[in-house]
Amino acid sequence: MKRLSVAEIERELAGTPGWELVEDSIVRTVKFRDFKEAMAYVNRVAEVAEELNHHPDIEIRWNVVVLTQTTHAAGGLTEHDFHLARRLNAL
Ligand SMILES: C[C@H](O)[C@H](O)[C@H]1CNC2=NC(N)=NC(=O)C2=N1
Repeated sequence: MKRLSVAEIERELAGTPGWELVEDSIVRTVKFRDFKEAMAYVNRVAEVAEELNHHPDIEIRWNVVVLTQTTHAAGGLTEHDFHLARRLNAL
């Protein structure tokens, strides 16, 4: 899949609340009560990522989870990233 243009990224971002553009990725930070809840969320993220065969970079800092999404194969953002982000927003 081809990389999105800047205009396309702006349009996709507008329809994907909670995510911000950071260089060639979109990033979402989610905070939980504790580590156990953060890990439960990460496992649900993993299920969706496997289903779509598209995988975020996941950083876990005790009760904070940072998801960084880009398409490694394309070297930047594609439709796949925003599709995954919106599925994750529905969790
Ligand atoms: C073969 C398989 O489609 C690739 O390895 C997938 C798996 N998940 C992926 N996830 C992400 N974020 N980028 C990729 O390029 C990617 N490639």
